[in-house]
Amino acid sequence: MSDWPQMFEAELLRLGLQPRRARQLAEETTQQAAECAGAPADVFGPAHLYARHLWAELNTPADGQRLAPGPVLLSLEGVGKRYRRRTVFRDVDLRVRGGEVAAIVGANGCGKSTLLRICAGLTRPSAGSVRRTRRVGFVPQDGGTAGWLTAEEHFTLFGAAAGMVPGRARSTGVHLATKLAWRPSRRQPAQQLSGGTRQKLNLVLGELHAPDLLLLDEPYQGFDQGTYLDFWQQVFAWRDAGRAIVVVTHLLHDLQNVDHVLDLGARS
Ligand SMILES: Nc1ncnc2c1ncn2[C@@H]1O[C@H](COP(=O)(O)OP(=O)(O)OP(=O)(O)O)[C@@H](O)[C@H]1O
Repeated sequence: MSDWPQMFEAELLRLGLQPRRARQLAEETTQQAAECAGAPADVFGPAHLYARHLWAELNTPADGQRLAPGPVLLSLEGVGKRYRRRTVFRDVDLRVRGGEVAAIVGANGCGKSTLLRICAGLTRPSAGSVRRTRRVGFVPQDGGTAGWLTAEEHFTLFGAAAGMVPGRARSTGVHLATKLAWRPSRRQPAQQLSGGTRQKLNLVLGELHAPDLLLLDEPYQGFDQGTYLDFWQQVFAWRDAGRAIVVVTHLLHDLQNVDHVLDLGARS
């Protein structure tokens, strides 16, 4: 029997967690690994790193205790986009601070995805200026995954691009997946995942390197109702941890708790 749970618990104690809570987390984590049919070290990576990851998460503010907004992490001023002679939108201003959520809404074709790609630095604006923090996570509407790679291989590959060692990338990926009620299989390639689960993989990849600014393009397509609610809980947890989030959506009932609503359709 591996001493992973003991090392995990010892690291949590060393970080200052209450003994009972540390024991409980060690048991829960061992149970989660068993449900993924793997040893904890394979599923979550090195015990001390995973303990630190959980510790950081436990120390983010609880629901309902919103921090004052932080620094501006995304700023658009007078942004416009034309394709040849066709103006898609013009004069868009948006400022999003750490601890805030913005929604971009509007009818099909009004330019929501184009604007989000401009926010990410993937498409050039025709006019205006964009300033953003360096640590950006972008979750596209579709695509973004390689069909023949498993979820864990995606975690390792995307993690490596962000300078993460493989064990850390895998443990972070598996941990983020469990928050979306998904236990990644170790053998199933992405092309065999359902559409909703592939979208969860996309979301986890966007968050893997702990970006300050998350840009999400209708990321919940194919989610069932429970997962949809988990997704919004996750958005508000990111917000409460001081991140800035921009979500493209066409579902107006998403909007009651967001800080900024940019209606591109109303502008054209
Ligand atoms: N690379 C491109 N070249 C030319 N036109 C483009 C290009 N990309 C997008 N467009 C056009 O820009 C407009 C806005 O597209 P975009 O995908 O941003 O809209 P959207 O609001 O996200 O749409 P949807 O709600 O359907 O996802 C559309 O008319 C689209 O055809």
